[in-house]
Amino acid sequence: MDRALLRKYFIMGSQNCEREPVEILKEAIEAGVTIFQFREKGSYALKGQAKVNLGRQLRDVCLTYDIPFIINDDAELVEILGADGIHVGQDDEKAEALRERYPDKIIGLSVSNMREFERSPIDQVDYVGAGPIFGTSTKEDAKVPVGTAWIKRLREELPNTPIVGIGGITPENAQEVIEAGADGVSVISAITRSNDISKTVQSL
Ligand SMILES: Cc1ncc(COP(=O)(O)OP(=O)(O)O)c(N)n1
Ligand SMILES: Cc1nc(C(=O)O)sc1CCOP(=O)(O)O
Ligand SMILES: [Mg+2]
Repeated sequence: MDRALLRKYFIMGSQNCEREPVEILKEAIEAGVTIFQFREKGSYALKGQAKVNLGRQLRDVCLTYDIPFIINDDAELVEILGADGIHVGQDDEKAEALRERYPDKIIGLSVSNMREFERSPIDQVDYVGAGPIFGTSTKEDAKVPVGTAWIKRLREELPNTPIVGIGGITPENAQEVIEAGADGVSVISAITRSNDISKTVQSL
């Protein structure tokens, strides 16, 4: 994939939003977000048809603005919405199976430490998500923060693979993540909780 697409990676679901998700996504894209992941997950997430309906609205926004629309975890929803790709973690559907099913879609895989790295089919995925870099309360089952040292290490191991940092990233610390070797930063709360999305995205 074009690694420039990872530069400002926005992730969100209705559980992260205090106002209309469609409006938040539009503002974020207009301010410069380069790729979007629909992550409807956790105790307050929508389920069933309500999840599909929101996903369809968010997909249409991405189509209008011509940025990739990625689904978190849910391969069935990728089919239903005709998404551009899927992001999975170590305990989700296997990347090899997804690659067989979707030869041309974007596939992202989370890799948080050397043990996970050693068992990951990096050659089957388009990019790696590395985190949590900093402390985060957004993900209910987040691991212990790994710091930017993990980005440096991954970059040494994978000089040519697109890498995006995730977890506790803000306009204040994003540069550190890029300087460590990431191609981009993924954020949820920095944008969904911002009082000025345009300024936040531009600062990122
Ligand atoms: C870009 C990006 N990186 C990492 C993750 C985390 O994926 P995972 O470990 O599967 O955790 P959940 O997001 O499914 O809770 C991600 N979603 N996106
Ligand atoms: C979805 C997710 N995955 C993580 C990982 O470490 O793999 S951390 C995380 C939450 C990121 O939210 P925020 O930008 O609000 O910290
Ligand atoms: Mg997952």
